[in-house]
Amino acid sequence: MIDYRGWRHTFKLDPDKSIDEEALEAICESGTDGIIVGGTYGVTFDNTLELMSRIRRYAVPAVLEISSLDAVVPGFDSYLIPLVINAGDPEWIFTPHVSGLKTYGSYIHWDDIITEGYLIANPDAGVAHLTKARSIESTAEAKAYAQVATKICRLPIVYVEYSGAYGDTSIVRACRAGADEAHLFYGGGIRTPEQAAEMAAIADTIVVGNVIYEDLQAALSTVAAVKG
Ligand SMILES: CC(C)=CCC/C(C)=C/CC/C(C)=C/CC/C(C)=C/CC/C(C)=C/CC/C(C)=C/CC/C(C)=C/COP(=O)(O)OP(=O)(O)O
Ligand SMILES: O=P(O)(O)OC[C@@H](O)CO
Ligand SMILES: [Mg+2]
Repeated sequence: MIDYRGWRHTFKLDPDKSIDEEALEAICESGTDGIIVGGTYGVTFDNTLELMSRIRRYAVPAVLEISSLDAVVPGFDSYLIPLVINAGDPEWIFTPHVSGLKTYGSYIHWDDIITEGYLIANPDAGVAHLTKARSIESTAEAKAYAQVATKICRLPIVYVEYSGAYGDTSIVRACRAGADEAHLFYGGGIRTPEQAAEMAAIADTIVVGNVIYEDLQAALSTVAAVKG
């Protein structure tokens, strides 16, 4: 298993989006700690395999965040399995996981599996619509959700997901408090070194996604802000 606990910065690459070779090299050689491959929609076996094969030319660790059972591709260093702790649609809580275990049960190397307690905090994100995520009404509620993940479900990671929007630092701080010793990922809307540094001061690991496809130089500038 990769040791994500030492990760401070990651890039998330979406198999459903195109990235040219030069940009991919810049991302993989940027000094980031790891690449997460994942997305909410349009993730297929073929586009995931293609992206993984291209990332594999570089030494950077690569993990697959599984969002579709049709796109489980062998060859990643580890597999992140999200459990959406504020899913409003019960079908998203365990149904895909049961299907996954029925389909892949005997092929699973459990040492390569990392579970994430996913707290979806941006109601406008695609994943919020998909899972009918319950809105987070207060910092006390955010902290309680993080505690559900870590103290009740004993998950090793809390992932505060603001995908597409920069988060509310008071909510992220409340999750930090609730997560206690568990590892805290923050992702969403990071576009500047200042934002990267601000969220990295609260979370253990920050995740930078969409800006890669909109402003590559801005994306790259987030690495030094966290690791420089
Ligand atoms: C042969 C081999 C390699 C075997 C491996 C075995 C293995 C690992 C098997 C898996 C077993 C298993 C338990 C599988 C469960 C799979 C599954 C489908 C779980 C459901 C996960 C889930 C709740 C998904 C919902 C969506 C979600 C949380 C996605 C996370 C990623 C995310 C939010 C990305 C951001 O998306 P993006 O597209 O960037 O969004 P924006 O539009 O906002 O930018
Ligand atoms: O794409 P952005 O908004 O940077 O969010 C990163 C990541 O948390 C998405 O799952
Ligand atoms: Mg995205």
